[in-house]
Amino acid sequence: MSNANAGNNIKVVCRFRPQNSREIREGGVPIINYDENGETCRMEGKEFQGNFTFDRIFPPETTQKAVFDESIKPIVDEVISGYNGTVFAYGQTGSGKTHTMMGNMDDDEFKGLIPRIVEQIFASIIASPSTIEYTVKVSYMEIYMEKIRDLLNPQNDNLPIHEEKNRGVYVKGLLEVYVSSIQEVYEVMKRGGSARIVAYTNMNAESSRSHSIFVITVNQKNLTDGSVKSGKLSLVDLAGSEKVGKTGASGQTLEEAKKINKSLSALGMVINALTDGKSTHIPYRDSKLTRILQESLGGNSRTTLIINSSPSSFNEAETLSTLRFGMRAKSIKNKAKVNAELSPAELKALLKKAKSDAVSFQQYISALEGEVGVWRSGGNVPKEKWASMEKGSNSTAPPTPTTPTNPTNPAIEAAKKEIDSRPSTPAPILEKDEREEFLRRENELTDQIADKESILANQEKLLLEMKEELDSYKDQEETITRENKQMVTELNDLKVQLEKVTYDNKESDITMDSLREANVELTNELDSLKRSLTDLRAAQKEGDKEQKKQEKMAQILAELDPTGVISAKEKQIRDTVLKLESIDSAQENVTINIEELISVRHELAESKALVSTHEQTINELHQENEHLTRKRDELEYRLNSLELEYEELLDKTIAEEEANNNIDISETIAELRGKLEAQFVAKKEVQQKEIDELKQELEKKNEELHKLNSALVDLKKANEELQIAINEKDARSESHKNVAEKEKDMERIRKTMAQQLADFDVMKKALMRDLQNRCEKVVELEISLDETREQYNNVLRNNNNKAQQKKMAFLERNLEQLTNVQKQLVEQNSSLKKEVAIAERKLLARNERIQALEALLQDAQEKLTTQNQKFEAQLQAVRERLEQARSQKSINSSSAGFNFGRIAKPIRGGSSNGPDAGSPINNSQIAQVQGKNDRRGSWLSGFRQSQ
Ligand SMILES: Nc1ncnc2c1ncn2[C@@H]1O[C@H](COP(=O)(O)OP(=O)(O)OP(=O)(O)O)[C@@H](O)[C@H]1O
Repeated sequence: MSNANAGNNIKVVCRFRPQNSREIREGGVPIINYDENGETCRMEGKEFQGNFTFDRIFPPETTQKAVFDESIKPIVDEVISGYNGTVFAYGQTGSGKTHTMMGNMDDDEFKGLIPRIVEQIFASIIASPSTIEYTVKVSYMEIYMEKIRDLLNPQNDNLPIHEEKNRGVYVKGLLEVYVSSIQEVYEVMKRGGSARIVAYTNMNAESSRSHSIFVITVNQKNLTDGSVKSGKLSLVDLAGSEKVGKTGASGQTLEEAKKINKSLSALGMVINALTDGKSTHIPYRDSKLTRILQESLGGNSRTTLIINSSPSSFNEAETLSTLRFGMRAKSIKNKAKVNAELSPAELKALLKKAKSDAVSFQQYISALEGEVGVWRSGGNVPKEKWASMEKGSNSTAPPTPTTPTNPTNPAIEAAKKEIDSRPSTPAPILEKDEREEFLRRENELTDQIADKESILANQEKLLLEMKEELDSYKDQEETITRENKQMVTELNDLKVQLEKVTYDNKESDITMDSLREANVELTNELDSLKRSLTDLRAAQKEGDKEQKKQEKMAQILAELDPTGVISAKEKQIRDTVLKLESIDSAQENVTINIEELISVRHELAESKALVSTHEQTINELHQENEHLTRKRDELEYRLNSLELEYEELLDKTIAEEEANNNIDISETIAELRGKLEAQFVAKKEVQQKEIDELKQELEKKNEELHKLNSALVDLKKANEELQIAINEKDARSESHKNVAEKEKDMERIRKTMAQQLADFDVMKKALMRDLQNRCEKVVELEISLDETREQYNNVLRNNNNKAQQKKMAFLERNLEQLTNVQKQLVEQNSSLKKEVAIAERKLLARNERIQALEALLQDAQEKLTTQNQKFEAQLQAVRERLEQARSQKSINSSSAGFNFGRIAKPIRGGSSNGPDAGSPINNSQIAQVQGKNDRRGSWLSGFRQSQ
């Protein structure tokens, strides 16, 4: 292997993007001024003002093509020439790293550096002579949370870093895909890009949370001399170097940010150590990023660092730190060399040279040994005779010992250079074998660490899964317990409710019984009251009636015979009859004057006429009585109808009152009162009329009676006169001649008189009876009239006494309500009984459900325990299987995902044999790349618009 070492600084270019909408919104203004030379810019910030000089500065309006042409294009040629190359993009989040590196692959104008590099590589291959055969392979990885993840085989998410003497630092197990066309590379890039981890931050909606490294390795073989060269280009898109606060990162993103910052600060430390000129230790191993980029930083690589910045005052601090980082990196010196294997001719020449070198070394060694022998034997060798390489084998004198730190032998020099060409692991100076051994051991240990880390990650994952499962079980258990508790509570509630219902039921029973009793008592009381009322009324009526009747009778009788004329007359007549009888008994001593007899007869006739007149009067009275009876009947009938009307009216009023509780009672009362008063006045008028008529009749009767009385007085007078005449007749009786005849006549008269008297007596008795009856009837009529009046008064009173009426109505309503309450209670009781039955049934059902649930719970718990045990037992087996499956899957998927990638596809230089022979790489070809990469396209268009 030949080395073509050349010390060269890292090339640092700086690209500013335009201000984005957020910066404009926040009032940011551009604070960068660009020098015309394209290498210097001046920052006019609040905190800092000063110049920065880089290899190239790209202002915001610079196109993707310009950035490529002026900064990266040369590196591609170098890679084709067999150099290692690295392109970094560094900057705060949202500063345009991904835009610069990847851009929009499907857009000719906006595609980034990587697509252009790929095109350039293939273009260079096509342009090279056909004697050179190329193989191109690509790999794509990301470092996320200090773990290397293969983006082309994302299951491999913790790959170890190895270091070997010949290969240098590399990622073990990273999938390398052979590609033979731009399309294939694009496909790989898209595939890998879609697997990248991005997240939303305040600064960038699709912020790359990882450092991504896309590696293109170009191997070439010169078919004429058999020499081989290989160039490797690493394209690194770093994660944002921002302040956590500004990005708004939190949680997982915050943890990420810390780790990203760790890698970036390690990168800073490495750059510091490489550039301060004093550090003997370069801390490559402090992070995976610096370890992988070991050869790009101070090693065998042509390195270009693109620092992306914002020109806005809003991001002044970040821009300043980015620019300072770039300035420091600028002074790093790399020692790039061509990775070439010599052709056989070159090797033969080298062998020849090595052989001659070996001879001269042999001679030198023997000269040195001779000199050592002299020194050891206590001799002294003069300085001019000391053995040296220049003297070579010609020198006979013992060679002069040389210091190991200053070797002059070119072979040793070459060997040392080879080792030094790579940035060595910081360690005490070791023997070559020891170093190799250590590297080997380190690699083994790294593998083990990676394995352990993977196992740990798997275990953590499993643990997490198990925790989740456990949590879900716990949740289930909690839910079941909660349900159980709820059910128990419900059950208790139901029990309480049941007890309450039972208690209420009992209480209602008791209340019902008491109400029933009260009802019965009230009914009895009401009955007794009614009875007593009726009794009282009857008693009062009867008593009043009797009393009134008697009084009235006495009055009437007194009115009929106020002076006792009739009785006196009767008595007189009786006396006369008795006298006549006594005269009869005295027989012969009595002589009756005929004239006197005639007058007596005349008087008798008169008496008869009087009697007949009385009879007539009595008949008239009878008729009148009948008339009165009829009237009374009529009155009774009207009274009854009035009562009925009143009752109806009362009922109606109560009903109305009940129905319209809201109607003003006073109005109803007034209305009712008005009606009743009108009715009463009408009836009273009728009654009054009738009473007046009756009074008139009574007056008439009184007049008639008066007449009768006067007639009786006349009769009395006549009787007196008769008495006088009889007395006179007694005095003259002795002088009468025909006593016998007289006696006979007298006897006849006496008999007739007695007969007439008896008749009169009977008639009188009958008349008296009749009169008494009539009087009784009149009295009764009067009483009934009074009663009617009283009833009217009562009606009036009742009407007036609304309170009493209301009370009655209230009592009736109460009674009704009580009956209703009783009914309701009965209904309630029955419904309660039904509810109790339902509740009991529900309770039973719930009990059953609870029991079933408890059984289920127990089952579940038992199952959980057995499952846990089983799970523990199966865990190991599952892990093993998982591992197996993963490795199998990774093999399958890598072969399935990139069926074109596992086999090397040699590409010949020249247009006839190239990967896209006859189809130079052009835009239309690129446009054929499957699938549109719209990543950030929308932002981009918005961005362009905002510009
Ligand atoms: N020079 C530019 N011209 C036009 N648009 C740009 C430029 N640089 C960046 N952008 C736009 O700014 C947005 C953010 O850019 P980008 O994603 O490249 O930032 P980033 O540095 O990769 O961020 P992160 O570190 O979060 O991944 C993108 O939408 C991109 O299109």
